[in-house]
Amino acid sequence: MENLSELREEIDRIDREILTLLNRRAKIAQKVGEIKREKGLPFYVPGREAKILSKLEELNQGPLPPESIRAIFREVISACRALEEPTKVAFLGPQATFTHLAALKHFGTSSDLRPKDSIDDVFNEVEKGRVDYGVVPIENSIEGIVNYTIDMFLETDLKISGEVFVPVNLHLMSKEGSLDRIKKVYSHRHAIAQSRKWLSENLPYVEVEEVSSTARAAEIASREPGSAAIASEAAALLYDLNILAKNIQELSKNFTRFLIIGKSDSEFPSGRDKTSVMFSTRHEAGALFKALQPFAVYDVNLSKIESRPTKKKPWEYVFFVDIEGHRKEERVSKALSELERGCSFFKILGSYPTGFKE
Ligand SMILES: O=C(O)C(=O)C[C@]1(C(=O)O)C=C[C@@H](O)C=C1
Repeated sequence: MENLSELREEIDRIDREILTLLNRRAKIAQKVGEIKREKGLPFYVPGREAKILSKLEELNQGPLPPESIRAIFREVISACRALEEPTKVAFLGPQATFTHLAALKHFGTSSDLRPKDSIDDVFNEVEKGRVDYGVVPIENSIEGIVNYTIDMFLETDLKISGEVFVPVNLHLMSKEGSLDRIKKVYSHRHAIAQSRKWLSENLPYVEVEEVSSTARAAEIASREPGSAAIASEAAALLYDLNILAKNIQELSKNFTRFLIIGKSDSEFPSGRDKTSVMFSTRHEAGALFKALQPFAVYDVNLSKIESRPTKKKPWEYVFFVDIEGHRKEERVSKALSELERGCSFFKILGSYPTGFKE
């Protein structure tokens, strides 16, 4: 058997090699950054980043699992991008919300992440150019769509340049050391709904109060004796709370999907893309059926359809559709042109790399 100190020396040698290589990579990224600055090109290129990650995943022989490879290289790219120009990102705050986790997962820790009080504020910051991108929740696998976000696309011209899935693992946390000391529980409406069964079995007589976010609940629990919050592990760390019960949500596979919004979408296909569009049909029989027919004709898979009132005329709707593929792929572009011809209103919200569910 090999000896422990020899193995550690070997690790030290490898780390030095990795360090040299990382800095070589960073210097090249700086040169790329200079060219981009000269030509006025965007520093953040989501399609290129997604392609790098999927290529590495393909090459990976293990034992590191693909999700570790993605997490490591996301950070490497984030650090290189920050040397070119730190990416400014507004997210629905406060710190330690699931949206904050989504922003970190997508842009990495070397980005300039700024918490905002509302979804409205996030859209505003991006529109006014005070940040480069925004991160907002769009749907939860149990609770469904976030209407507020979807409606914002009716009011602004912002585009979607990415999506992120974050697993929602909810924990009960408190300054107290045991469940029998808990008199009140705080959390966000969705988190309470998802933990209802656990609460009725374990804390049936305890008062439950809704607050604006899971992170805000954790902040309250950090200063109110006898209280607890349902929130993420990141919130427990930030507010120094004890986790009294782990994974109290009803389904173990619960994800929230977030969108990355910006002034443009992800222009270059990554090979694993999605496109979001919104449209209204004319008021006639079979209009929606006819509108969607081009997707079947050109073999474009529709992954989601959602309808929302236009808020202009009662009973008039706008449809939000997600399809597989990039708008620059021929069959997608043909299907979209045909859809547009049959619509009274049509807008491409953007093409972007498909997010990973992990
Ligand atoms: O290829 C580029 O355009 C780069 O700027 C390099 C790099 C990277 O580190 O790989 C960094 C930022 C971009 O979003 C994409 C990739």
